[in-house]
Amino acid sequence: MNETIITAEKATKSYVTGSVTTHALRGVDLSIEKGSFTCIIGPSGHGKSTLMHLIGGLDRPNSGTITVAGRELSRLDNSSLARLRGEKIGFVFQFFNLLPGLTARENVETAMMLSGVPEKEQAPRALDMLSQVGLADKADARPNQLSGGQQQRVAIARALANNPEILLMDEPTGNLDSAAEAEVLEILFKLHRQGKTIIIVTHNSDIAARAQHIIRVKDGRIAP
Ligand SMILES: Nc1ncnc2c1ncn2[C@@H]1O[C@H](COP(=O)(O)OP(=O)(O)OP(=O)(O)O)[C@@H](O)[C@H]1O
Repeated sequence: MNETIITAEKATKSYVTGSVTTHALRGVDLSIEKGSFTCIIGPSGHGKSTLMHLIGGLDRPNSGTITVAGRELSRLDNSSLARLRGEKIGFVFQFFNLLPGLTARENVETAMMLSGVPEKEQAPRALDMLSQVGLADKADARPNQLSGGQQQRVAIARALANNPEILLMDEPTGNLDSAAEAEVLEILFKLHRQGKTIIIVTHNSDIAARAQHIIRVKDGRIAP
């Protein structure tokens, strides 16, 4: 039997804005196998990003439980949760979120600083990560000197910096043209072959068609 790396049980999340309460997740149960390639799909505004934030420990549910790598997140205080995130999960977002004043290598190093990698190991490791995404020759370029696809590959290198088991991505190709998207996808499939657990929130049906598992979110619930 395959090992489960993430579970959600009866997870709910509501947002209160003024007098309006939005029930973004209304009771979600799921499990994701270690080493699997999963897409989370569904209509806009139905709770996909909220689900990603909960299973990534970026936000907490109002009720229910989330377990990541054997740790139930509600039992962790904020600093333990941040440590678990830093060790186990690499995040990639639609808009890259690179620091504009830093080079590609320095952007990758920022993730290592937070997790206490010794300073002299940071640069060689960042270069290794950049070469894994085919950007060894762009280590000294700043984000505005890189194409969108290259910027996203730097963001993937940064997400890999602490060798996480899980890569959690929100529309990682949503801002890319089809050639850049294909390059990023090849990297993600390579990482999957290397054993990473890949979870992608996407509207892109081509990506979903290539996933091993699909989680469909509708009206704050998992659709059958
Ligand atoms: N921080 C927030 N404060 C208030 N409401 C929020 C917040 N984040 C999300 N919502 C609401 O929760 C619901 C679910 O949003 P969510 O971002 O999870 O949807 P989504 O499926 O990821 O949408 P999209 O595909 O458009 O990104 C929406 O009605 C949204 O407006």
